[in-house]
Amino acid sequence: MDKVKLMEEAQIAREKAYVPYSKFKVGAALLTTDGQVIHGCNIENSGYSMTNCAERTAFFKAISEGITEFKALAVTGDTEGPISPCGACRQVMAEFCDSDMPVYLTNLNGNVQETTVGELLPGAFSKEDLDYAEGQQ
Ligand SMILES: O=c1ccn([C@H]2C[C@H](O)[C@@H](CO)O2)c(=O)[nH]1
Ligand SMILES: [Zn+2]
Repeated sequence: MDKVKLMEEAQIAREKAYVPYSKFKVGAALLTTDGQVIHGCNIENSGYSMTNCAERTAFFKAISEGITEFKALAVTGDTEGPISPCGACRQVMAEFCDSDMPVYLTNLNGNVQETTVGELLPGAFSKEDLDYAEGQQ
């Protein structure tokens, strides 16, 4: 699966977005190490804070199906430049992916920013921080 195809998968995932409030559709395509592509879309709620972003939808779908190893992520939305994932999604990426995992951020105009999970959230809080505290007890 090349990055162009993965970004096309994110466009397809975007069509399923449930966005009656923002009307801002986002799509994500998460490539697993065994070659599966997991789609995610944003899912809003009349209680606005219950909204789930496209990226986290993809991760939570995968994890809940027992899929835990990932190779790449593509995200797209109707932004002027490549879409920028929110802080919550960056933290979730940091939980489940190696810091050098590629992330392809794109938009409807075909702008692409190739980055990594580590670049998106340098200094992420992690399991190691909790393990340290545990060892101090
Ligand atoms: O990277 C992003 C940025 C925003 N959103 C969603 C959340 C909300 O439904 C809408 C506006 O913030 O876009 C995502 O799904 N992913
Ligand atoms: Zn998000």
